[in-house]
Amino acid sequence: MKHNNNNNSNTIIDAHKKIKNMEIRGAGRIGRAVASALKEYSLTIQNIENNEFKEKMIEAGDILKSARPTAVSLPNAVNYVLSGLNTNNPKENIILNAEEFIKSSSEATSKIGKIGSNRIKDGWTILTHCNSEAAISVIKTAHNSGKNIKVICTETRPRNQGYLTAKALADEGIDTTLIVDSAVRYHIKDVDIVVVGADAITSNGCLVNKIGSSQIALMAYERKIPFLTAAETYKFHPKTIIGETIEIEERAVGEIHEFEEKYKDKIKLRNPAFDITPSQYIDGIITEIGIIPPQGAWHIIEKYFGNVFKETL
Ligand SMILES: O=C(COP(=O)(O)O)[C@H](O)[C@H](O)COP(=O)(O)O
Repeated sequence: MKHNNNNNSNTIIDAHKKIKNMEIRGAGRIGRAVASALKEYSLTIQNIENNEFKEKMIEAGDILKSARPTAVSLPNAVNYVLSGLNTNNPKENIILNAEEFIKSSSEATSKIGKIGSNRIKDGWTILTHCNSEAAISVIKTAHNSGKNIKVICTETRPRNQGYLTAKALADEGIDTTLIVDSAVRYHIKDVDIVVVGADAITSNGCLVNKIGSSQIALMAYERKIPFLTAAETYKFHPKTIIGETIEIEERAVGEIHEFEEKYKDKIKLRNPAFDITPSQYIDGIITEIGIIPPQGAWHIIEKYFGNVFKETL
């Protein structure tokens, strides 16, 4: 499918491209985008046997999964939708699963908002990093419930997603300050709680999120400020329970800096997009089913992704 121009496959190629170039970004949005692309693609496939339909859908799922390596919402959404292939009405069930995923993902974000906002007290200053729908939901819900809050957003170099967060919060009338990433320790004395999103949670309760999250967690730990991550249950990484590790995406170095010709071969650049925050620095994972301690991650994976054991052991 990768190399042909078949109209039917355009939906998948297009979604893959938009995720890869970050036109669609953020773990939740990526999950919903792939669910929607698979639904749309399945509708374009007509008059073929179930076996062939299955093959095409698996191929589409594999292409989507290859768009970005770190956010587990991507393979989790693909696998959830494609579980409809193992039924007597694969197309019908693919469509139902895709719609169900999209609806439950949106509902989870607002439930996380309600639950997480209970942790925020009137008068508090919240620090957030990058641009997370789930973390923003917590902040907006606290604000909408009448709490007088302030938010500090990190710029989140190199792609400046923090600016998106700052604009979204300022549009709500929230007192918002944007700072450069290296100013977190300078400002941490004013912060009461840190809330960030998640690209993946491992079975031992570590957080994989935007590069810089782990530095912030360390600073929060040093100041005894709670550090929470907002993560829908589909952000838990099922295969970490059987020992798989998570690939940290390295993006194009041109995102960081373009050197003059003279230095191109003299200065190396690295651009890892995510980092890992060890569980000991995390005070809680705000999910749609409640705030769990990082030690509870195993149970979430076992509850929601138990089939991983059956398939692999
Ligand atoms: O790290 C990022 C986005 O990284 P990128 O911009 O590289 O995709 C976000 O914190 C998580 O994806 C959670 O976001 P959400 O809560 O919206 O799922």
